[in-house]
Amino acid sequence: MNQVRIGGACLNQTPIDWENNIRNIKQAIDAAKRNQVKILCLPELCITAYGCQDLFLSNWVPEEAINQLLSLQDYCQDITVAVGLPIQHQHNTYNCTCIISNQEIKGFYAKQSLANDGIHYEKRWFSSWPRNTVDNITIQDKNYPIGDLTFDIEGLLVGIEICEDAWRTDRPACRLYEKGVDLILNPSASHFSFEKKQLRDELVLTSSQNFHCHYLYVNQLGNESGRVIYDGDVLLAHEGRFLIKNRRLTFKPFELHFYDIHSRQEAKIIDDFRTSQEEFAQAGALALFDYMRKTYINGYVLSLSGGADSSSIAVLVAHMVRIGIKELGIDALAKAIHLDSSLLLNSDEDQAAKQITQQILFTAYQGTKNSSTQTLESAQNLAESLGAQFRAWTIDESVLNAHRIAEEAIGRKLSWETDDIALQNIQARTRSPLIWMIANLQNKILLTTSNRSEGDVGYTTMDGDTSGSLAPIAGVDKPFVLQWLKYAEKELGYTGLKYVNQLTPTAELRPQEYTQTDEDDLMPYTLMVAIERLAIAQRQNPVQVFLILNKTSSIPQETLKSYIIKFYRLWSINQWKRERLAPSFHLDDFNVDPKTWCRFPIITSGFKKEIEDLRNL
Ligand SMILES: Nc1ncnc2c1ncn2[C@@H]1O[C@H](COP(=O)(O)OP(=O)(O)OC[C@H]2O[C@@H]([n+]3cccc(C(=O)O)c3)[C@H](O)[C@@H]2O)[C@@H](O)[C@H]1O
Ligand SMILES: Nc1ncnc2c1ncn2[C@@H]1O[C@H](COP(=O)(O)OP(=O)(O)OP(=O)(O)O)[C@@H](O)[C@H]1O
Ligand SMILES: NC(=O)CC[C@H](N)C(=O)O
Repeated sequence: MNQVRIGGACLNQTPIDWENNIRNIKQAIDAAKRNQVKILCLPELCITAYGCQDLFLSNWVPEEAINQLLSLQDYCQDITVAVGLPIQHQHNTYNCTCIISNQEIKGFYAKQSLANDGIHYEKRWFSSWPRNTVDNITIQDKNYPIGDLTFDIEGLLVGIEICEDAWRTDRPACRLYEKGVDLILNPSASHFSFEKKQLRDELVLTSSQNFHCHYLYVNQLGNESGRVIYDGDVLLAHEGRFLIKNRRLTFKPFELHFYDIHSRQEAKIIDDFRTSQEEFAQAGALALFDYMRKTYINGYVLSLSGGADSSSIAVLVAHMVRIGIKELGIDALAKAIHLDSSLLLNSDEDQAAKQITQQILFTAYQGTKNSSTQTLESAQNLAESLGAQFRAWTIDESVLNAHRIAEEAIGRKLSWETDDIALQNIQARTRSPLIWMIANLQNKILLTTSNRSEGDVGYTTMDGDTSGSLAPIAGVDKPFVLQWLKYAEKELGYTGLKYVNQLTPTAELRPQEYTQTDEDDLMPYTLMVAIERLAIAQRQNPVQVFLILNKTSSIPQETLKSYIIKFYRLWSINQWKRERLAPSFHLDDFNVDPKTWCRFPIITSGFKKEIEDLRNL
């Protein structure tokens, strides 16, 4: 068997950023050529980026993608490159991988199974290619084969599956195996979610074993277009054994890995993130890094309460800087996020991290007479330990002014007994214009601290603490945030979290004599997470949720019922809020964001019959 050096490069692409995308592709090809790689696989739809959404419905995007493809042709001297782009053919658009071999286009493999579950909506944009079918396509007066193709490259018979193709039981690899392929390439755009890498690893290993071939899997990388993060896996396996396995979620714009197949070369395995907590730190930081550099903003602004949610976000931003320095170096990080690195004093990595954090993260504690000194100290200590800018002011005067005007308008006095929620909300809303103003003044993005549990039940003031244009933790539930903060203090060394980790989650919106806690207002968080998983992720109705939880829960039946009813009631009346939350990252295997994973009507019966059924059980 031929010894051939094959490689894969993950790429951090951006929708229709042709300059960036082609630069990354060319740099990956250059690196591959420098290392005598003979076959290079690049991720799915890497010319346009995967997440172009309805731009794929236009004519001009596929047309421009062809122009860009042709500009790459001459670049592929002495190398074969698999490069992804949309192709229009006979009034349909296909998700294709083009094989360019030594400056010649050999043909286009077209995806057969489209990803249409969870956060994927490929059927809106693409047609699936019928299996065992090949056609001809004319591009600038030249004919090329398109469809269910295999390719002879470097003495190897090479087949392709594009991402979702491989996640089905009846998959192209079954037929490629019958054809006796030596190598299957899988260009992918497989989104990040916690511990999903195990599925991918398993897929690649079993594919190489079941189809007796070398299986090369190459994923897209980074926060490509705002919400979805790609892991950037490069995986090569043979006969159920990894030959290449990289560390995912790099901050680099591309990363090449290669291996000489049919050689006795040692496998190239790099240690990767193991737990969801490790993954959250890296994926969250990378998502914020890409968001910042791709939107050209000056950084982030955060209303820092010293509580769990806002503190976790402050740490993520600081962590972004710390990892950025580790992976790219001080100068390259500063350049990537458009900072003038000459402003950084000669300093070691820790000091540089603080100086950069100081430039890009502005935090403010906005106290009221209901705030405690513990939260103020917690916020201040954390901000200082991270190097972030920190200011503290009070908003009581503005809140009182609002009270006075409202009392006059409705012709009566306000009181906590009669006006509890309105009096809470005005505090959260009074913080919003001030912190937005800082964001405007500094051209920074206001981060909103909504988490998924709040999103479930609308436990948040719209246009108050929901204010902001990016919600970094809205994809995770509150217990996860609380656990992660402990991990970040102990394992990542963010010792400034000591105070945060001692506090009980509270909105601090009622006068202190009312002692408010989130769990008293709602229900125990762990129970809420269990109900959420069954009701939303597993789509069970109230009775079904009760029957499952009642088997293991020690909560009295009537109390359990009342919590389940509360959850469904709050879930249904708060869809409008979820529709209005800032964009967030997809992190867990499901989310409650109506734009990606979870579509739900704004007006419903509110589960009237289903709740009645539970009451009568
Ligand atoms: N279906 C629908 N479609 C469109 N709009 C709808 C609507 N239903 C109500 N509304 C509107 O929504 C308003 C109610 O929403 P909103 O004003 O946000 O307020 P609301 O949801 O009534 O109350 C906010 C809740 O969040 C809690 N909170 C607030 C702030 C911070 C924290 C914390 O944990 O730190 C907790 C607070 O304790 C309270 O339980 C109504 O006055 C009405 O105008
Ligand atoms: N005193 C405050 N100063 C600045 N921002 C505040 C203050 N109180 C609340 N906020 C803002 O409102 C958001 C919502 O409060 P919430 O209580 O849900 O979160 P948290 O305080 O970060 O965490 P926890 O719920 O664990 O206390 C905060 O994350 C913060 O952005
Ligand atoms: N791009 C795709 O086809 C992605 C689908 C696949 N199920 C994944 O999430 O990895």
